[in-house]
Amino acid sequence: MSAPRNPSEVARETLLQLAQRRVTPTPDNYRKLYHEIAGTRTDDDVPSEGFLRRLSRRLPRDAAERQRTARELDQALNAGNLKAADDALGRYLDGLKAVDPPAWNELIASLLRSWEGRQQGWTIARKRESLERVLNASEPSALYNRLQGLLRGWNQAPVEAMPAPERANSASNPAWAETAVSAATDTESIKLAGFPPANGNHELIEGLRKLLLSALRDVVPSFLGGHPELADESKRLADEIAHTLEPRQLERIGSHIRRLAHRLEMITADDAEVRAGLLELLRLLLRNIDELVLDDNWLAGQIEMLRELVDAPLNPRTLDDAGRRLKDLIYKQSQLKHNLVEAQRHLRTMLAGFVDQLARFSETTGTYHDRISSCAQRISEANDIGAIGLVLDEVMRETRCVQDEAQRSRNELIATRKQAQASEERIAKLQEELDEASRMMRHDQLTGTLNRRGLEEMFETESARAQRRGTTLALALLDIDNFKKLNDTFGHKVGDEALIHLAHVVRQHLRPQDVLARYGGEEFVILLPETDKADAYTALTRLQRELTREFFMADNQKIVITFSAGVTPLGFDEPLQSALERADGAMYQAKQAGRNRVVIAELR
Ligand SMILES: Nc1nc2c(ncn2[C@@H]2O[C@H](COP(=O)(O)OP(=O)(O)OP(=O)(O)O)[C@@H](O)[C@H]2O)c(=O)[nH]1
Repeated sequence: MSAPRNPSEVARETLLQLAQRRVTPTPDNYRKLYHEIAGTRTDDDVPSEGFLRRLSRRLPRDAAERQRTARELDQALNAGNLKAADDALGRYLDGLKAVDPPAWNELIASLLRSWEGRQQGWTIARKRESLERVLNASEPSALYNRLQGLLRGWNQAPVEAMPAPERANSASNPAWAETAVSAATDTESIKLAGFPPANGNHELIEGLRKLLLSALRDVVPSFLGGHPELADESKRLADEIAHTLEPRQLERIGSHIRRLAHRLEMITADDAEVRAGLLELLRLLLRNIDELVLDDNWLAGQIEMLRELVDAPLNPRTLDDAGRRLKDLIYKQSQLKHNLVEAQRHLRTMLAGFVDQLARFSETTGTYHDRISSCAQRISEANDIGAIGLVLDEVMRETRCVQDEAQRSRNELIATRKQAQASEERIAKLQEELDEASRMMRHDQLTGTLNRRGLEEMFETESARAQRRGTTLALALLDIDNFKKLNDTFGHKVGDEALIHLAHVVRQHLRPQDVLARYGGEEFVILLPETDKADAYTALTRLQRELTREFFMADNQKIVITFSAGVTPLGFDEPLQSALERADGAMYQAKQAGRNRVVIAELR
């Protein structure tokens, strides 16, 4: 009998063979036999889609590599390619394997070699200073990498010129420069300025010349924003090479380029050092502030966030974020300081008033005391009851006076205490309002996503970044379907919870760099950096699927929230409002087409 071809034939044959071979018909035996008959391998088996999806949702995406492989897994799942998804999962898991322990022996040997070597700009004292800094400042876990960085810094500096006899044996010139010089002597007969070469390498040399030209004219100056004189020098060299390049000029140009390269290396090393120094200063500052504001949760939280940011590898996006957070922090501190000074001034004034009152009171009681003593004297000397009566009247008057004064002081004391309490409450309330205000500045209170203002800020940043880098940026506008009905059926509070649920699910399934904002009511906007319209469409449909999976509970009922969305790519320098209008039009089409769908709005 010929081998079964289609799956149902294979299945039938498998059942037959199970019976004929008298094998117990367990699922495992069935699968093995099925593969044997079909000629496939059992390791072609891949986990089920549901399993892979559940796993994918739980995979941490806390590092770039993990994010990338997890995204590949999602993409393969979305494309229905389970084998590719399984492979992506394999790659993700491979990435978790423990890395080799650092090779300390090699590192120490290289450090010793470089310590004894002679690099321009690196005296022994400077080496010692930088080594001490690394040793003092580094966490044990980061020490290996930082020492490697230090070593790179030393070795990137050109080797220091040695006395003539030594130079003969050394490889002090960069290899490319040596080659250039020897090429000049070897090709003395080649006329680069327009004459055909004798050995036919003309095209190659011409190509290299153009590359060198563009490196000196365009690439090098673009890195030298802060050093215009060096950028000019690089362009001058490019001009020289552009006009004529004769073999006998090569040596001079070669040494010119070597000098420029050396200065560039110095600048790069200095920049790296300045960057590391600044980061270290920032860490120190954060540690200090942290200790000073132990009692202030809000500040401590911000500082913790900042510290995490500066400890992770820096990139423009994380720096932006750090900058914004620091601005919030400074704003809050300045506000608090101002209010605190105000409150202290107020308390001081009250205290001064109270002290005055006390002084007046003690003056009154002092006078009272004198008068009563004099009355007692007069009573003891009095001969008749009439005279005593007069003195007693005076005693009564004086006592009433003191009583009145005491009452007044007591009232003032009570009023002062009340005022002090009111000030204290005002300070506490102000602090609360400040916390809230700084949170509210950019966030929506209900869902915790960005609000319109936050969106506008992020849009400015992302759109500028996309233009600078020439990358794509997509925008999506999504609107919950039949939200009014949900509100009417379950009440406004449940409607609010549904908004929170949606924001939570969407946030969980977006990439960290994507921006989610509540645009108003039941409308949300998503900015997707480095994403074209097709990928934005895929991302939005994936969110729709996740929402149907992670349903929302209202009154013990499972409610599936759906949304309609419009996605659109951003045009060059396009304002937010115009992209929003386009996305809104597409979202309206999605509603018209029956809801729970995504429509792409092309760039006009
Ligand atoms: N619970 C709650 N409801 C809100 C909020 N903001 C807006 N809404 C309600 O959202 C509903 C939006 O209704 P519509 O604009 O008619 O839209 P819809 O019912 O979702 O219908 P389609 O958009 O056509 O699917 C209104 O009833 C608003 O009162 C909010 O913050 N909380």
